[in-house]
Amino acid sequence: MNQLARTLRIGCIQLKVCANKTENVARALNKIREAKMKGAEIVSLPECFNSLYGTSYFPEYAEPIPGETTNLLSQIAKELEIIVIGGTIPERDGDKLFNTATVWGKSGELLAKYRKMHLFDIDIPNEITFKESDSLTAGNELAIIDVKDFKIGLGICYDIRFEELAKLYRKQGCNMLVYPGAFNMKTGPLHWELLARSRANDNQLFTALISPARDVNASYVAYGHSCVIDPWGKVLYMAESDEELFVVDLELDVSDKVRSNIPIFSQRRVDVYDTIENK
Ligand SMILES: O=C(O)CCC(=O)C(=O)O
Repeated sequence: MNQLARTLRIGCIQLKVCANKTENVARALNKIREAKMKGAEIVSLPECFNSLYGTSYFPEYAEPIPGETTNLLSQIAKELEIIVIGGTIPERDGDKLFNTATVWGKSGELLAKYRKMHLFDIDIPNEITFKESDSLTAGNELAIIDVKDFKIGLGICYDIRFEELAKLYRKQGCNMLVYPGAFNMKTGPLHWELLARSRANDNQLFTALISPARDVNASYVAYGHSCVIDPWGKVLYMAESDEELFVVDLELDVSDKVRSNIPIFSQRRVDVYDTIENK
């Protein structure tokens, strides 16, 4: 067994995002450089890292993939020989818009593209109403990348609420999930850590959630608290709300251990679940 392939240093960039796309992208590239200097082998940006977050902004900021933003992600991945999970950007494809994550390999090649599958449509009267489906179309495909011995599945923000998606990734052999996300000041304190730890614990894999930094003057105020959780559900690192770049070392032995110590996957009573569900 190649022990080195079973460890991975991930860099998480809780990026400050403003209205200026060029500035956002330049800032992100600088932070990717810093992550490389800290020894990160893979790095992730947050959801909507090049644009303001809001349904009215998506058409204004949207661009095709490949396009101006993702070309720069591809270039920096190649230059630094680092894997870049390009957070998400509003993507334009024909007359449709998507909330899309891309992953760039060490030769600048596109390793994966994931379009948010569950659109963020919620209505908590007098607190927060958001309807991504006003301007976005949902994706229908999984996206998995192989990095050393890590098999990483991608989701985006609201997707983390759907255990079915995480379980599908686990069934495909994933031992890590990465969700660029931007929870808000209502649901963030309530559910962000809970969901991150739940997905990790349910599926006995690492989860990483990467948020933009909090900007209290923005129309949508992100919660921050980017984090990495281990397969026991333990928080390895959780940021506060300001801009921050952090790296975390992951060891696959941890996921093997929890999977063998608490073997819930071989103990699932699908025979019973299926019988009851199909009654
Ligand atoms: O699920 C939530 O509470 C927040 C989701 C969200 O902000 C998003 O999907 O962008």
